Amino acid sequence: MTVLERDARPRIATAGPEVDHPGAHRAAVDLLTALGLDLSVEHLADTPRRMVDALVELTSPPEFELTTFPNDDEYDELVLVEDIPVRSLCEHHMLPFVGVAHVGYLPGERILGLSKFARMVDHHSRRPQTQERLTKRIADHLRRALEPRGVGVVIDAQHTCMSLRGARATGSRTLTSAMFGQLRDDARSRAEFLDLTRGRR
Ligand SMILES: Nc1nc2c(ncn2[C@@H]2O[C@H](COP(=O)(O)OP(=O)(O)OP(=O)(O)O)[C@@H](O)[C@H]2O)c(=O)[nH]1
Ligand SMILES: [Zn+2]
Repeated sequence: MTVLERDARPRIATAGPEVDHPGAHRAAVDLLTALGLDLSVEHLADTPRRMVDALVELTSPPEFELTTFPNDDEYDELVLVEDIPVRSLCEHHMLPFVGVAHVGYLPGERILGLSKFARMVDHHSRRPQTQERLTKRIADHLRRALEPRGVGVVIDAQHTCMSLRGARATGSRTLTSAMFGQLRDDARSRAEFLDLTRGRR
């Protein structure tokens, strides 16, 4: 699937899943049956389809247009969008991890439509992955699309693979960050970004 971008900026292609629906449905029937579920019970009869639909929904990045505008006012301070919902899937267990992303940048020649931060997070969230990779992907996308002076992304999430099962570390959160440009290299900008995002935790 492709993220559309205006201004003849490079189009960023991201692989959407090629889903074999009949194959996925057969596999879901086999898995649930092997786990001992009786799919002839009315409540469960349609469960394989629901299971496949849910997984496809969680792994289908929605397309969006990444609208940018000229930075006419030469705004040169931090723009930070906080508490953007993150709903993704851990690729090790195929269980959800959920939380929030804080995404900021120091504008250069272009600024980004504010809703596009949330669309970008949703787009990149919808695939099985690690939290580290998701964090980097969002930061990389912003860097390539906007060519800003700096980018910072913090994700604060809970992994159900370590809270509901396994270590059963209920309430434990994982924080990841990715920074580029002045938000990585300039101590004052970096401290401001981290102070502001820390205020949300
Ligand atoms: N670095 C990283 N690890 C993750 C992420 N999501 C899940 N994991 C980890 O992936 C690891 C997989 O380890 P395994 O030992 O193969 O899996 P497991 O036997 O189910 O391990 P437990 O979860 O400890 O029961 C676990 O430690 C998970 O916590 C993520 O986003 N980033
Ligand atoms: Zn996991």
